[in-house]
Amino acid sequence: MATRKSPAVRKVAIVGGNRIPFARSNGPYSRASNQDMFTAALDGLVSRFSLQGEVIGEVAAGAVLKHSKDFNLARESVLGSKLSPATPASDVQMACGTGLQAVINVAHKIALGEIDSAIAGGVDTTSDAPLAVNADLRQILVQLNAAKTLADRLKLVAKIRPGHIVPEIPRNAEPRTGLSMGEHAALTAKVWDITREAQDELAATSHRNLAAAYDRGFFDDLVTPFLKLTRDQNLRPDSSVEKLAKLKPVYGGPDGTMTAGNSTPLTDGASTVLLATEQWAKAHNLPVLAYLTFSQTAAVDYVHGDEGLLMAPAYAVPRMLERAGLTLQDFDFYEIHEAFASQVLATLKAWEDPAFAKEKLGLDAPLGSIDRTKLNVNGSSLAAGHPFAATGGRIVATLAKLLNEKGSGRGLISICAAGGQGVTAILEK
Ligand SMILES: CC(=O)SCCNC(=O)CCNC(=O)[C@H](O)C(C)(C)COP(=O)(O)OP(=O)(O)OC[C@H]1O[C@@H](n2cnc3c(N)ncnc32)[C@H](O)[C@@H]1OP(=O)(O)O
Repeated sequence: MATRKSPAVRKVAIVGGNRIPFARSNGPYSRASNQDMFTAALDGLVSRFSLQGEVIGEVAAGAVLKHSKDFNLARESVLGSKLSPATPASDVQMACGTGLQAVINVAHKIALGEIDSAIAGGVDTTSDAPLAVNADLRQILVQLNAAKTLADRLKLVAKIRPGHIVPEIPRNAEPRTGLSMGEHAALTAKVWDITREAQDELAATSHRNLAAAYDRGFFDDLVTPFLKLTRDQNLRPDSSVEKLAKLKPVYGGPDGTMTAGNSTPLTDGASTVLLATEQWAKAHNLPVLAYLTFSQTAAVDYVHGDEGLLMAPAYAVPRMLERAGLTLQDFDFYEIHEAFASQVLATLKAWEDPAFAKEKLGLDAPLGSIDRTKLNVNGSSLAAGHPFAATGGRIVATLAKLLNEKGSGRGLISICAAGGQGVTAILEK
C-alpha cells in the first residue's frame, strides 16, 4: 500500500537571470515579435546555465500586449528555444506585475514540491502592438468567410467603407476611467504633493546608477546583446537634474510636474529568471544567488474610491512585512519599480504618513522612511525603460545578484500595476 505524504514547503532559490537590452518603442526591435524577444531571452539563459535540451519543471511568462496568435506565448517560445520541448509552459497576466507574478507562481510550485526547476519572465513590445480591425469590419469579414457564393461575397465586400479600415489601437489607458497611467499618476502626485524637483532628482539618480552598473560590468552576465543592442537604449548617462528641469510637462496639464524624463518611456524587451530547489541547483552545478522568501499582492479601488491607481504596493508591503515579522527598515536593498518618479515618491510618502497608516492600513504608527541610498542602486525603469511584463524579471535577477555580491542580506521588491494592483516580494541571501 502507498504511504500518504504531506507536502513539504521547500526553499526557493534564485539561480540567475537574463534579459535582452531594453529598446525604445519603434526602435531597433520594431520588427521583432514578443516570441522573438522572449525566445532570445530564454536562449540567453539556456546558454548561460548550460540548459540545452533540459526539461525544466515549468516556464511561466506573459505579455501585457499580445497578439491572438500568441495565445500561449510561453509555450510557443519554449518550442522555439533550445530547451527540451517536454518543458511545460503557461502564460501569466497581471499587467506590469506580470513578470514578478510569474516568478511567484512558479516559486509556489517549487515550494510545494510539484516541480524542482522553473523559468519565469515576461516580454512586451509596444512597437508590435496588436492592432485589431474595427467591430463593423470584423462582422463583415466573418460573414465573408461563411459566404457560399461569389455573389454573396461581392455583396458583402460592397459594404466595406473607408472608415472600416481604421484599426482599433490598444490604448495605454484604464478602461474604467479612460485615463492613461500617467494621468492617474499625475492625480496621485497632486494628492501627495510630490514636487517636480524630487521627481527629476529620482530620474537623474536612476540614470546615474544604471550607467555606473553597466560601466562596472554588473550586467555582463545578466544582459545578452540582441539585434546589435548591447545596453538599454533609453539610458542617458548625461541625464542631469538641470536637463530634466527643462522638459515640458506631459501629464497633469500645463502646471503638471511629470515629464518624458521622469516617466518611463514606452519600451520593448524581455527578461527571464531561473528558479530551483537547492538540490536541483547543486545537481546542476549552479549557484544559489538568493531565496524568494515572501510575496504579497494587493489591489485598490481606484474607480470608486479615493485611491491612486498605482498605490496598491503601499498596501501589499505592510501586509507582507507583518507576515515576515520585519519592518520597512530591515532591508539592504529596495527595488521599487519606477513607472513614474512621482509614483515611487508617493508610495514612500504614504509609508511615512501617520494618517495613511491609521486610516488606510489600520496601524498605530507609519512604516517610516527608508535609507534612500539603498533604493534602486543599479537604476530602475526610468533609466532602463519598462517593457511592461519584462520588468519583474529584470528586477528579480538584479536584486538576486546584488544580494549574492553582498554575501548576505535582504531586498524588497515592489511593483505597481495597471488595474490598481501591486505585486511585492522579499528576496534573502
Ligand atoms: C504600472 C506601470 O508601470 S504604469 C507605466 C506604464 N507606462 C507608460 O504609461 C508609459 C508612459 N510614457 C509615455 O507614454 C511616453 O514615453 C511619454 C508620453 C511620457 C513621452 O513620450 P515622448 O514625448 O514621445 O518622449 P520623448 O522620448 O520624445 O521625449 C520627449 C523629450 O524629452 C527628452 N527627454 C526624455 N527623457 C529625457 C532624459 N532622461 N533626460 C533629458 N531629456 C529627456 C527627449 O530628448 C525629448 O526631447 P526633444 O523633444 O527635444 O527631442
